Amino acid sequence: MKEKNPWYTPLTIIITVIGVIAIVALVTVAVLQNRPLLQKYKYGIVLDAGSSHTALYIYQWPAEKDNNTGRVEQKHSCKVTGKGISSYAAQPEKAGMSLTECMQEAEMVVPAKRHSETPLYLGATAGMRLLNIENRSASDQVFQAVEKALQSFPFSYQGARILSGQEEGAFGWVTVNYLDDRLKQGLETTGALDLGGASTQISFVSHDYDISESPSNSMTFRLYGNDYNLYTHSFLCYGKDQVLRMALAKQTQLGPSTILDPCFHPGYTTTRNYSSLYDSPCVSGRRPREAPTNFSHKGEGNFTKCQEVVKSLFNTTACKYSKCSFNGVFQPPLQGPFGAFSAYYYVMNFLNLTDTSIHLETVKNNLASYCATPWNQIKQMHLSNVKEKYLAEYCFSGTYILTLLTEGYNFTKETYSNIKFIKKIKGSDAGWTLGYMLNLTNMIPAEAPDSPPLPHAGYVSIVTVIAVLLFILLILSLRPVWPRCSKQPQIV
Ligand SMILES: Nc1ncnc2c1ncn2[C@@H]1O[C@H](COP(=O)(O)OP(=O)(O)OP(=O)(O)O)[C@@H](O)[C@H]1O
Repeated sequence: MKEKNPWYTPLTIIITVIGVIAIVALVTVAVLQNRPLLQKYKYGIVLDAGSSHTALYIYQWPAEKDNNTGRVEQKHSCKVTGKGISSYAAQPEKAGMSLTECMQEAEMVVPAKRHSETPLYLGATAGMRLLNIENRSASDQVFQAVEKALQSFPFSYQGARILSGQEEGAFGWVTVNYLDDRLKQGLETTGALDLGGASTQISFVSHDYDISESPSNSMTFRLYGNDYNLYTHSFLCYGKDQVLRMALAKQTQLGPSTILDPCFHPGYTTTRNYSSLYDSPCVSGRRPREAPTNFSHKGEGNFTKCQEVVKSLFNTTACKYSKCSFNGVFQPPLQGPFGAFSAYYYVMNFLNLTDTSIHLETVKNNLASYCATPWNQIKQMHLSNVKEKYLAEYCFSGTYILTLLTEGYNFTKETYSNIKFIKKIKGSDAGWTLGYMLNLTNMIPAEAPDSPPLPHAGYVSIVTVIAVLLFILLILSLRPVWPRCSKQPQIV
């Protein structure tokens, strides 16, 4: 004789099956509905037409999230061969042609079906600022050639223009803080230090900054619901190439035929041409009246003397404000951490001096012994993997960087460690281009976007738990119809 299981009644079996199907259906719908879609991207292209070279950056972001919530990241970069577009003043059409290779690369990287909707921008910085000062019509012609070349590609061309120094500084700051997620989260921001070939920028938020003291250094933003009052300044001619010209001009103002330069290694010697040295608005006014065609440039390798030469390029006496950096430029007290990029990084990385926790005096001593190293030895060690021009200039550039930071911007041995030398943040280059594109595409909203209260996984778990609970409740509510278990075994 078998005992009949009271649960094996048609009603409970039907309820169980329906309940299980309902739970599976509910969870499946929740998972499918909230499953991240197969990623589709949108793209934006920015050309950074710098004084020393042009670089192309391609950015991408999830297509369904261009409404301010998706993360924009750098997908690709391309370094244009040759010099910056301002060097083509005498043959402007070549400025346009120089961009062809990188633009063709962009055509391959951005999927064809996205070409026509991909915005393409070109921003020119200090090299074109200088050309514009020196020769307006040449600068216009370079832009015409560049525009013509860019319009021939299938992207949505949005124009080419010269960025002001203030914009360059501010967009660099936006890039750094966007990539670090500081803007969205409303965290304390990082200041931006950018060293280019022809200009240098400093940008930071200082709570002690009274805008009325120097309104031209202020930029205000409302980003993700937070207000920022940014201090920013760009020093034209204080990029590392132009400042080297100024240092050489200082040492050749009497028109000698030989100079012994403390900023170059002992044993270094080259012949330089007076006309090409003084061919820049940064130094043209100081050209010696009587000078030979060339001069012999010899290295001495003396850091202390080099620092004196560099210091002489900063005027730190005249200041009509409560506080100045140099050349009579207002600067509020430094505040917070700083990210130093472009040539700051290239130079300090080569010199192995990116660790700012090392005492500033030790950093200077290390640089001093590098500068004193004979040129032959330096070439033997590095010439196989570093351009000779860069190699010859690292002693000068390192000295300039330390002098600019300490004597120019007033970093002290205590605050020096607030600086971090950076190249990339989360895979994207630090520089003004990303901030520029985010601004022009309105990708950073003034107010914080609404975000779903729960992440996807949390949402699915809650739905599952609730479904199971409901099912148990349903079973319990059917208690009256549950088959009773009698103590007497049923006889089948
Ligand atoms: N590996 C390197 N080592 C040393 N110097 C470098 C290296 N790569 C680039 N540079 C130099 O660093 C400087 C800054 O380069 P960057 O491309 O940031 O400036 P840029 O955009 O041309 O200048 P600007 O912003 O003033 O117009 C330039 O003088 C460039 O020649």
